[in-house]
Amino acid sequence: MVTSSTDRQQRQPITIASAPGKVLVTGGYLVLDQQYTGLVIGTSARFYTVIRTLGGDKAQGTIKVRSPQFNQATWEYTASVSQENTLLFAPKPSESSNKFVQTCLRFALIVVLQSMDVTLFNQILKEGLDISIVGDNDFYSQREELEKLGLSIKKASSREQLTAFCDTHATLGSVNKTGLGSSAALTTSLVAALFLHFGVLSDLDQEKNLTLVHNVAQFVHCFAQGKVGSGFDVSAAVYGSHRYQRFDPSILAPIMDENVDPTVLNKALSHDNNRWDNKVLSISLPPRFQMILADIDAGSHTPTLVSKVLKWHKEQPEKANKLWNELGAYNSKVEQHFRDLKSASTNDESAYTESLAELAQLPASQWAKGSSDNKVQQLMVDLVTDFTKVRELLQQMSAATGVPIEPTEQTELLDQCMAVPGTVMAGVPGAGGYDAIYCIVLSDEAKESVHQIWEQWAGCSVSPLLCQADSKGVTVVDPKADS
Ligand SMILES: Nc1ncnc2c1ncn2[C@@H]1O[C@H](COP(=O)(O)OP(=O)(O)O)[C@@H](O)[C@H]1O
Ligand SMILES: C[C@@](O)(CCOP(=O)(O)OP(=O)(O)O)CC(=O)O
Repeated sequence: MVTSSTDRQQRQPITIASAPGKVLVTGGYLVLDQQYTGLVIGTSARFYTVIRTLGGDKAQGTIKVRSPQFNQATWEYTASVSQENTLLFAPKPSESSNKFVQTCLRFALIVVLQSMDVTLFNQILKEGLDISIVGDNDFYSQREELEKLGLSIKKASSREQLTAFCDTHATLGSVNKTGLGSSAALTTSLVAALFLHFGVLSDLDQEKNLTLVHNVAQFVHCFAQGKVGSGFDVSAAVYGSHRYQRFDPSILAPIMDENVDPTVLNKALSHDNNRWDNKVLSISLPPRFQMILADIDAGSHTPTLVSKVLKWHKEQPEKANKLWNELGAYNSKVEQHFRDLKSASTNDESAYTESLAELAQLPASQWAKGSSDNKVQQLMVDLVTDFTKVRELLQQMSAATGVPIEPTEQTELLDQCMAVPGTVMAGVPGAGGYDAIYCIVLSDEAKESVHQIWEQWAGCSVSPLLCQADSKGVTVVDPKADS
């Protein structure tokens, strides 16, 4: 029988889901505790998972996954349904393994199978799945490719010359990452793509669908990394920019088991399990604020920083709680200033734009509160004052814990960035250390001047990324749309 092309299209759909990276602007460490919140900004750098039907003689029950940007990055798995209607899943022997991909496939497919007709599930598996995963160039340092092309890693223009999703010349184990949260964006895009491909979800617009993707991705990510973390990175990959308040870790603790019962897993991760108490309050940078990021050569091991800080917190609870509360209060002030600035721009856009254009001419240290009727100027001064306090408290935290959260070298660099006319904020994201810095500026001129400081910085090697702030969370990508 000849299959018509319409038939083929119906049986060979292409599903693409995409999820963003993140920058935790405030709330590092505190966000591990449900009492505090973190301000996480999504990035225009994103991960994409593409699922096609594998087809061919050997397709039956085969799931082939490729990450074309890496060496040794093809993995194969077999999946089928047992007589008792449970998922049988195993990796095929290969030169490498991928914990995040494997965990994602195993558990997402268990939940998918629980949620759909088993005959249809089998039909889709019968033809096999061909999965490709790519992440924007900014997720990785790209030092090798830039060097190969004879381009300076310190120049902002260099990355513009890379082809999209270029070869990293590395394995996933050896690649240098930039801290945008590759595993969370990968997990979220893969979970979403699987649910869409099997037809369990028809879109990613409804709140309940996002909740399901969040719960499953959060579980998979925790399982693959072997611990229940704060989860702000998965939350950003699902919801984009927001104020994050973590979930109670005891929701996941009982199901962190390789042999978890599928019904129990499905129930725990369901969109209507109201034990999930994470809070997502949408936020974005105020209008005309531009975020720029740089990768720092040195790098820090986040789990080591976190365990040292938590150890100190346990040993010195009184001092730690005092510091945490003070820092939490200033983090909240920064968030409130963002919201007030957004309202000010909505109320009177031209006054807002005019005030910001004037401020962009001067370094923030010279911004004066101005006349009492210039609300925008007052808010901007308050924002800079309160953010300066956030940095001071992080420096105190560094001194008290002995953990270089804002290391002295970074302090010097950030202070120079703050001295540029039009810079509003310059800080270390997330856990801090020697991984990355971000700046928020008001003009292209300020951006250019900050890039020059980075390029000429004699301390560590500072490599500017291309991505910007982008509040969008996980999305379905139309395969027919131009990229
Ligand atoms: N492009 C990719 N394709 C497949 N897996 C990826 C990709 N990028 C990252 N990963 C997965 O994420 C892991 C990295 O996770 P982790 O070290 O926690 O980094 P991050 O802090 O960026 O999330 C990799 O070992 C791999 O399992
Ligand atoms: C300390 C933290 O609160 C924030 C760490 O944020 P980063 O953005 O530095 O994270 P990585 O991408 O894992 O390096 C730990 C946490 O909340 O998980």
